[in-house]
Amino acid sequence: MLEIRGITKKFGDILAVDDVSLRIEPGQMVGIIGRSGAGKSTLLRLINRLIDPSAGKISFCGCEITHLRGRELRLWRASCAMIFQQFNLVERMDVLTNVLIGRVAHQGFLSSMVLHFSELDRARAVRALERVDLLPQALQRAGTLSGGQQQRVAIAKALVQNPKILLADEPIASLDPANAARVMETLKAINREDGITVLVNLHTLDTARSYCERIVAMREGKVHFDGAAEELTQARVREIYGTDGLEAEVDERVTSTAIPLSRPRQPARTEAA
Ligand SMILES: Nc1ncnc2c1ncn2[C@@H]1O[C@H](COP(=O)(O)OP(=O)(O)OP(=O)(O)O)[C@@H](O)[C@H]1O
Repeated sequence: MLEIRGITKKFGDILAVDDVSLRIEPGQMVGIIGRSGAGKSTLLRLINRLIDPSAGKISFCGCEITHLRGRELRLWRASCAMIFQQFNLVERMDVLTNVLIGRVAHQGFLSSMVLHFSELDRARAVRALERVDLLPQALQRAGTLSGGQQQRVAIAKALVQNPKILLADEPIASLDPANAARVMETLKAINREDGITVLVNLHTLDTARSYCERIVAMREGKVHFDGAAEELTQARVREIYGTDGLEAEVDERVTSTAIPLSRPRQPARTEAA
């Protein structure tokens, strides 16, 4: 189980995540929603330890991860693989090599420097590409694929890390509806079939409702709602997204298909404070 206790992150004066506590059971698919700037992305980056908390603790299966360093930290990051809106692939490299890069955390320093991978790693990468229906594209340059295909390559790259948790930071924000649905179905299949816990930041509420059994809504850095999708009434939605002139819009958006409630993201940021 992933347990987050009183986690807080400040960037200078900005309180991005404010005393958040959550328990995520193994195998859950959790949609994280909220307005732009609510702290969704910061929360995922804290879990993955791309950034360090200002206060609070995170543990996984009883192991405290907030103080991990060196190889242990690399292995933790591999076991909670992260995918981003902008795919984070090396576009000039072929698809198979991009997927193999997911194995780097498990390798020795020298092998990873020269991108030397074992037969076993290659077999893993091939299986992961089969899983996301992209084996025929294995030798194609990643940059020549569609956005949806690139995101599925990123999912395959995450899978070869052998993750226990998959963190997806607005994975469909830059995709058209058909590609977005394919990516969400792929995440759902991995969650159901492999039992991998999935935490996904989404900027459309109905996507969260369709694919996630549990929804965590953030507002101003805090958890404002945590429950089953069916419990998320329109009144709660209005609270989550605020009522500053958005009521009519929100009512309409709750029943619509793909209208963003927070802005599409820029590429992953690095720590600034
Ligand atoms: N590296 C950083 N340096 C300074 N401030 C940051 C940094 N990362 C996030 N913030 C701030 O922290 C707050 C929460 O940002 P975060 O990206 O987590 O929100 P979000 O809910 O993911 O928003 P969006 O849906 O727009 O991506 C915002 O006010 C943001 O400007």
